[in-house]
Amino acid sequence: MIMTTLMCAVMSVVLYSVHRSAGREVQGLDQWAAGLLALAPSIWLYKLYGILPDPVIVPIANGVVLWGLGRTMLGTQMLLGRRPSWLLFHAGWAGGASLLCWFAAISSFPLRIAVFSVVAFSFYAVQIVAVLRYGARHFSSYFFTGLLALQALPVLARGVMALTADLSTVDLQRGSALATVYLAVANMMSLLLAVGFLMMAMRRLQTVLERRSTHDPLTNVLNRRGFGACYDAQLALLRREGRPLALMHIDLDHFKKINDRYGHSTGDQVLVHAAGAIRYAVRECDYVARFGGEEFVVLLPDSTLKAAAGAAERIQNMLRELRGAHLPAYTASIGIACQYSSHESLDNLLARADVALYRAKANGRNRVELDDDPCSMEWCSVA
Ligand SMILES: Nc1nc2c(ncn2[C@@H]2O[C@H](COP(=O)(O)OP(=O)(O)OP(=O)(O)O)[C@@H](O)[C@H]2O)c(=O)[nH]1
Repeated sequence: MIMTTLMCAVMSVVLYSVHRSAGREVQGLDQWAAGLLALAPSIWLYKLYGILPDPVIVPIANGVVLWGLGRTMLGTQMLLGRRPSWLLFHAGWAGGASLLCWFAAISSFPLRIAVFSVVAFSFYAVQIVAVLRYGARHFSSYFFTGLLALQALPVLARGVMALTADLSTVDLQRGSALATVYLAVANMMSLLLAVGFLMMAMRRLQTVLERRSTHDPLTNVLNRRGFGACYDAQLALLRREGRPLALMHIDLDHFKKINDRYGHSTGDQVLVHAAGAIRYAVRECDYVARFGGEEFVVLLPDSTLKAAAGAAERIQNMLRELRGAHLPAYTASIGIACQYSSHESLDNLLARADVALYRAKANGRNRVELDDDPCSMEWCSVA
C-alpha cells in the first residue's frame, strides 16, 4: 500500500512537471496529475472501514477513487484533442458516491460493488474507445490501450460476479483468487498506466514539434524547410520516372497597402485566407508552402506549364470567390516554371519562377506569367 501511494504521488509530480514544461501543446497531463494525486491517499481510506459507519466511509472512499479515475479519463480525452466528458465525470463520481451511500445504508454489498464497477469500467472504456479511434497508430497507444483493458477486465468481472456469484469471491478483504488478482493488477497499474499515458504524451509532443519545424504556424501550410523535403522526394521521382515538376511562385499584390490600411491582424487573416484558397484550388498531391511575408510557393508533381497555368487561374478565381465580406479584396500575381531535368536545383527552379513572377508584376499584377526559359520546355532532356 505504501508503495502504491508513493508511486501515484511520484507519477503525479512527474506528470505535473511535464505539463508545466510542455505547455499548451500537450493537453491532459494536469488532469492525470490531479487524478493520481487523489488516488495516492485514497487506498488508506479503506482502512477506515469498520471504524466509521458504512454510509459515511463507503461513499467517501469510493467517491475519491472514482473522482481520481474520472480525472484520468478527462486527461486522456484532452490529450487526444477530444472534448472532455465532464457530464460523465460528475455523474460518475458524484452519482456513484450517492448511490453507494444509499446501498451502504440498506446494507446491499452486491449493489455497492456493482455500482462502483460500472462507473470505474465506463471511465476505462471511454478511454479505450477514444485511444483506438483518435490515438496515433503507434506503440505508445497500443501499450496504453492494452493496460487499460487489463485494468478494466477484472473491474468488470468483479461487478458481474457481485450480482451473480458468492459474495466471498468479490469481497477484497477475504483473499479470494479474484480479490488477489484484482488488488495485484490495481497496484501495478497505478504506475504502469501513468507511464503509458506519459509515453503517449511524449509521442504527441514529438509530433507537434516535428510539425512545427516543417509548417508555417500562421497559415498551417508547409514552410521552406518542409517544402524542401517534399521537393527532394519529388525530384527522386522525376529522376526515376521522368515526370516533370511545375512550380508556382505566388505573391499577393500591394499587400503592404492592406496592412497599412486595415491593420496587421487583417493582413494576417488575408494570408490565412490566401493559403486556404490556394490549398482548395490545387490537387491534394500538390505541395503548398509559405516562403515568408506574402509569398507562397506551390509544387505540382507530374505537371506541365500548361497544366500549372490552369491551376494558377483556378487559384486567382478562388481568391476572389472564397473571400468573405470581412476581408478586403486582394489579388495575386503568379509566375510559373517547369522542371524536366533532374540535374537542376530547387534554387534554380525558384529563380526561373521568380523571373516569371516579376514579369507578372511588371505587366500590371493580378496575372499569370510562364517561364520562357528552355528548361521549362518539354524537349529539355531528363538526365
Ligand atoms: N500581416 C502580415 N504582414 C506581413 C507578414 N510578413 C510580411 N508582411 C508584410 O508584407 C508586406 C510586403 O510588402 P512588399 O514586399 O512591399 O510587397 P507588396 O506591398 O505586396 O507589393 P507588390 O509585391 O509589389 O505587389 C510588408 O509590409 C510586410 O510587413 C505577416 O506575417 N503578416
